[in-house]
Amino acid sequence: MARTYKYTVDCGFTETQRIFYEENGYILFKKLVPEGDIDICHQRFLDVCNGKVKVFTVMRDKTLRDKGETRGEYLVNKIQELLEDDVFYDYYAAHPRVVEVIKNIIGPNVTAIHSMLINKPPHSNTQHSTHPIHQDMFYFPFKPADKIVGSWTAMEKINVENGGLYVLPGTHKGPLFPHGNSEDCSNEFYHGVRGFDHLPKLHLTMDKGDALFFHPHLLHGSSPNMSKNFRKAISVHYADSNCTFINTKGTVQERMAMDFEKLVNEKFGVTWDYINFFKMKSRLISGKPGKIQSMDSHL
Ligand SMILES: O=C(O)CCC(=O)C(=O)O
Ligand SMILES: [Fe+2]
Repeated sequence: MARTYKYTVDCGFTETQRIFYEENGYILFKKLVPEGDIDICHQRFLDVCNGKVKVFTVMRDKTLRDKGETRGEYLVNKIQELLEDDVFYDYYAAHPRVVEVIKNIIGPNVTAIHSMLINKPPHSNTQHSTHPIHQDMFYFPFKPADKIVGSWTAMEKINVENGGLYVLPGTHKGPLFPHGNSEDCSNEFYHGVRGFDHLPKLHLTMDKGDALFFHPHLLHGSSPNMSKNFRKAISVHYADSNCTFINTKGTVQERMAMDFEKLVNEKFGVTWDYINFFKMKSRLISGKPGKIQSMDSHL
């Protein structure tokens, strides 16, 4: 009987690669992004840390700040909304080698919907640099999940000691679970699931330029940085441009969407709809624009 594929399209993957992603919910490519391109992104990150370049979201590790740390790269633990920045766009989000893999998973019409660079400075507080087990889909108000994929690329050597990523293979086949704040993690913006600690974690060891691609239902997280070095990774999530927005009301995502809107209101004094926030920050990468671009596509 012919095999049916649910999570990939018939494009450039070999059958072995396709089956691997279908069964495990992730695929890792060694040395996908050339080191020189990673170096350009690293320099851009330093420029953001030093205030030379602006991106919309810059988060600092408050536990390091409380210890008196003031140096940018030693303090900034995450920057987001990188897609408006031409350097991050050209050298990572729209990188032909990254986009080629994305198209093999979700097809030719690709919109980048979320972007971040996560830095774990040395001497980070264990609880603050842990990312609890979660599913990225929790944050995304679109469907279908099978037409969304995350990319996560190591900007330096990454392993379990310095805060590397782990995955729970095959869990992408499950539903989206409720998430909440986690005891393992003191970062209020990171949500996690409970009840999966008994499942085996696969800790990934990655070199600079190695890229992981994963389904948004795949359970994953990252360990604390216990090393004396930095741990940096750049990540962009992509959706088929014909994904549609969902109404989060009554779903496990409702609370998170409401918390976001409350936070933005408190911090910036503006009223923002969670879905409009995604529309504002997404950017077409390849192929035709679709429903995700249209202002009246939701609800
Ligand atoms: O970089 C990390 O520590 C976690 C990143 C993550 O969960 C993601 O990119 O979805
Ligand atoms: Fe994640």
